[in-house]
Amino acid sequence: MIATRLSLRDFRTYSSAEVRLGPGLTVITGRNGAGKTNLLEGIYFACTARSCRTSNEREVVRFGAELTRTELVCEDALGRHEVTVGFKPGETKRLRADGAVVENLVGTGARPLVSVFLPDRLELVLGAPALRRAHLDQVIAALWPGRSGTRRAYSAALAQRNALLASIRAGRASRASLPAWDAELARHGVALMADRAATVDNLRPRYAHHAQGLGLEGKVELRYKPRSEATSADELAAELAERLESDLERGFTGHGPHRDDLGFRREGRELRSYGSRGQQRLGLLALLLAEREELAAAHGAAPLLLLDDVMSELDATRRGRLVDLLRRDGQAVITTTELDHVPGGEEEDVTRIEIVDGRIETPTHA
Ligand SMILES: Nc1ncnc2c1ncn2[C@@H]1O[C@H](COP(=O)(O)OP(=O)(O)OP(=O)(O)O)[C@@H](O)[C@H]1O
Repeated sequence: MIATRLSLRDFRTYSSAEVRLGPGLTVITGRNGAGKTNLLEGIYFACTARSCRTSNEREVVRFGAELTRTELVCEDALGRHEVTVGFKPGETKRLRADGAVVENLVGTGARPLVSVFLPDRLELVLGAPALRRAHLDQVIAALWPGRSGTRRAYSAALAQRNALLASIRAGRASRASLPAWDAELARHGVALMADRAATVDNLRPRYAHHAQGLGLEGKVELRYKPRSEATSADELAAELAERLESDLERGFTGHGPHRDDLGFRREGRELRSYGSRGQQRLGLLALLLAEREELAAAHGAAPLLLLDDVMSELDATRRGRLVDLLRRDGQAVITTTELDHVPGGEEEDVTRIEIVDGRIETPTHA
């Protein structure tokens, strides 16, 4: 599935804009503040009806406008598809896929999956484990939509157990009902751990391959770091029971997959603590590329990759390697202040979009 044409109406800086995307690599250039990220966000919003930049979605509506509208035309072996999103803050979004009103755009088959890299996504490597867990669980949901319920079921059981711990502490409940909740939590917990382990196992060789291809030197490893070593629900329930006194002291459950982490290692050390900024960026890119490949294998089509300002902090060799990779397969859109930062960006197979004075000046066909 390829996204071919995007129309934006009152989206961020754009009162009205139309761009054509290439089937391979599209490069968006413009000076700082020109509206490059706005355009990338527009593509994401048109595909998902969500912003990749903010949870306060009213920000995407152009200053002074009441509502925004995006339209995305895509093509696959079955022909032409069209998805539209209408958004007026405070009201339910109006979504259409191939003319039919839909509640969400996931699973409509009318738009590509999207994977996005914004500079603040480096937090995935640098930030708290919760970010990495949430990301891993999103990958699981994208790979196996049927399994996304496991995480929700685990979170619900955890909230119940924590509420019960608080009641026991306050003397309002007895310990008698805890084993039943521990069993429930452990059942969903081992299922969640199994999904996470299987996903990281699948990603690991792809990650190492891409990290090496991008020039992240040395032995690199993507590691699932489960908090528990249990291999069955009974074992996890036993671990929970062992820690009951400290849980009661703290007032919450301190053990289980809600404390898991994902490690990005290079030469046996965490990139988060010992990697340079460029190496951390390469690690994250390798992960996104590995996920894209895994999703392509699972769904038969690679997600559309959106990369914002990814070239800064990469040296010329690594920029070249990244661009080679992006030109080889799948559809990708990248932003940069200078076309010179994209080696090969002048080539015929690369589509170029230039933003000058807030206007999209040179939408070119691939
Ligand atoms: N809802 C909105 N309506 C109008 N303008 C907006 C809106 N939201 C943001 N902007 C403007 O968009 C501009 C920033 O655009 P954008 O982030 O796309 O720049 P950029 O080209 O990616 O820049 P850089 O290279 O510095 O990252 C700012 O001038 C900001 O004021």
